Amino acid sequence: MPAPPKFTEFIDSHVDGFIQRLADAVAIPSVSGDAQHRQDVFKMGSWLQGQLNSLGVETKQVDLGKHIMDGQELQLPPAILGRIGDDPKKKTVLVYGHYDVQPAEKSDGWDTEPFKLVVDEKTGRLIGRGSTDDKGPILGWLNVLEAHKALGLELPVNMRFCFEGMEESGSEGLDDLIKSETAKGKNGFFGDVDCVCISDNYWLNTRTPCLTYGLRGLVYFKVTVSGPARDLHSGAFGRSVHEPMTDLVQIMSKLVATDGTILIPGVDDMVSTADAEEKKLYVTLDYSIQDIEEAVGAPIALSDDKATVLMGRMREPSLSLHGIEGAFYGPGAKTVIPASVSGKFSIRLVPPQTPDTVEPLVFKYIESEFAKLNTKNKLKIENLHGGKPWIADHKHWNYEAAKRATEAVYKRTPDLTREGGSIPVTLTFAESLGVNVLLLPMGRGDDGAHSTNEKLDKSNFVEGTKLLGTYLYEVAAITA
Ligand SMILES: C[C@H](N)C(=O)N[C@@H](Cc1c[nH]cn1)C(=O)O
Ligand SMILES: [Zn+2]
Ligand SMILES: [Zn+2]
Repeated sequence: MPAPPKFTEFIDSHVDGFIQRLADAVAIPSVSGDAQHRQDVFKMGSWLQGQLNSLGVETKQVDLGKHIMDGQELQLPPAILGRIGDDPKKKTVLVYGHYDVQPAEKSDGWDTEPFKLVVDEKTGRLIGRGSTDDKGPILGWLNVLEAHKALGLELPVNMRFCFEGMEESGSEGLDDLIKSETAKGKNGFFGDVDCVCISDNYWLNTRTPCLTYGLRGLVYFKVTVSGPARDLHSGAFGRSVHEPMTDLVQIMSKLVATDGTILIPGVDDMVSTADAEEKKLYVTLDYSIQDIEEAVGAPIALSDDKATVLMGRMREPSLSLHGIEGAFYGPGAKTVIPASVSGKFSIRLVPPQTPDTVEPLVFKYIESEFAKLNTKNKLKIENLHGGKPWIADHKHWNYEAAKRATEAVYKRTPDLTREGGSIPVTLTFAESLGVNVLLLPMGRGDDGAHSTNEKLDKSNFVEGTKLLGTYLYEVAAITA
């Protein structure tokens, strides 16, 4: 059953307030990967908890302990748990999201200040860090709650909320919380959950809503090469000592080929080759090479064949080089030999790969290649964090409810996709709770999550809010 008309009418008539709340959320630079912003992540969690409380949700903050990041011991941001509704006749839907964001500096190439939401009336874009990943979708749930509270409407389901502040940094601590709560059985916080809905990914393109039934896993490495006791003058010591940067660049150049082939022996071989039957799944998706070129802003797709490009994103592992910590960057022409440099790269995993099965291959290969350099510098390899890949049963009633909601709001049948990104906790929810997990995206494939000028289209924020609310009504209808 579609949501009551007064719900969707309320959404349409309160857009300015919703956008202001999003601006307030974006203004808090809750960057979990930067120790200097840790207090901002806590501030964002408290802000979100206050919003939930004001909308009738009973909440609690759960301390997840401490962790070491970049050599510092830091308090992990709390999980924010919430509950509204305890009607045994209703299904209970768990909503997950994350209130932390990726780093962003104006100097990265943003046209506007990343933590000041800009409403571009010409394009209808809401531009700011976290607008689509993941503050927009979280606030979409707040909009749904606000509409029901203001209209005196009873929610069609019971709801549970689990929001974390470390998703962009590996979701440290959350697995343990979920497992400890599920160990309490029916008395645990998640004890009565019937299904999970996560809105933390994106459409494939700019026009086709989708339901996502798979995520790639991830394992993130830091490779440090060090030698000198301090940075050196390259005039005084160039070609006199082994240089860490020279060694590191050699190693990083041997991890992945230009065509995306992973050069670490055994990694690609863990994954079966798609047969003709499976390839049809990708051919039928509403996607084109033009879509990816528009999303990335350049004609650099690895192939002209859309199925190949989609399989590369959805069902093949990938290795990406992210950066070199300690290397000189910025204006000027510093002639330094850095004493220690750390290369960072990650591998996206697909079944049957896991962080534990891939890590030994990475260590063995890098150590072997480093030995071949015959350098006197030192090597250190660290696995910073990871998560397993996840695939769901998209024939479950949870997906049927989302399909009907999409047809009610967007007047078209959603595509079924697998996401190339990762949400580490997804498999934990599926395995620990033993329930179906649905990814129901709000934003578009060109939103630029993690990138400069990240945006969420106003129409996707508004219609996506209606979608989230309508999904709840469809869950109630299907399971009545
Ligand atoms: C897909 C989701 N919105 C997201 O961006 N997830 C991150 C997760 C992550 C893990 N370590 C660092 N980031 C991603 O897929 O990069
Ligand atoms: Zn996200
Ligand atoms: Zn993200």
